[in-house]
Amino acid sequence: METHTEGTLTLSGSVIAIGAFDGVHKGHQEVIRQTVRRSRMLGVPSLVYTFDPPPRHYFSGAQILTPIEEKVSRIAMLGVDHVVVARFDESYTKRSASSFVTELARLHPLCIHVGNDFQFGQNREGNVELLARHFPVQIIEPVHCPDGKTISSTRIRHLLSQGETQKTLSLLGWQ
Ligand SMILES: Cc1cc2nc3c(=O)[nH]c(=O)nc-3n(C[C@H](O)[C@H](O)[C@H](O)COP(=O)(O)O)c2cc1C
Ligand SMILES: Nc1ncnc2c1ncn2[C@@H]1O[C@H](COP(=O)(O)OP(=O)(O)OP(=O)(O)O)[C@@H](O)[C@H]1O
Repeated sequence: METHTEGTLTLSGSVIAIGAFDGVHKGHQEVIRQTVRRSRMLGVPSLVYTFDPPPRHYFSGAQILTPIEEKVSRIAMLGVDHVVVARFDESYTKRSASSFVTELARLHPLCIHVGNDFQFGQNREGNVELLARHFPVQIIEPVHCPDGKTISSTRIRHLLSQGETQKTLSLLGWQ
């Protein structure tokens, strides 16, 4: 897998997943596996576009579940061809939604996989509707755990703070 910084890569076709992916938990794994599967079907490279640190850490100090090296190595294990790691700092957060769309356009995505609540750009001005005006977008159905709750990095951080190590490991799905 090749690792890139934001804005440095051009591709003539791709299938992309975008998100913080902190922990690369079972829900993230499903998103990324679907991305890899579709890219192989279409004969173009798969790409994960992620952020370091996770936006929720930058804005609210949330605990980081996987340092960037670990996150990139888990993404590589899922068979992804390219990862873009955007340095999430003050100047990055001030980028407009349209500047982000322009960067994605250089990757010529045949499909972008995101959750239905995906937002991007300064003050979260961009949403799935805007993204879908520019690119084909696939909305990912949420992956639940056996008790019916949606798996999320936030939930895993909460379980960790409660000392629920076994449950945490099972939602992360890497043991
Ligand atoms: C170019 C860019 C600028 C962003 N600026 C902000 C911002 O000003 N405020 C904010 O809360 N989130 C901002 N975000 C973060 C997004 O709201 C979101 O957390 C990120 O796209 C990751 O999606 P996910 O949380 O679904 O993984 C920005 C994202 C991008 C790509
Ligand atoms: N349980 C899940 N099932 C399917 N897709 C998911 C799941 N959790 C996250 N995703 C998707 O993975 C991508 C990255 O999500 P993100 O990094 O925001 O995860 P998260 O676990 O929801 O994080 P947080 O709790 O910090 O908001 C998004 O497109 C999101 O919709």
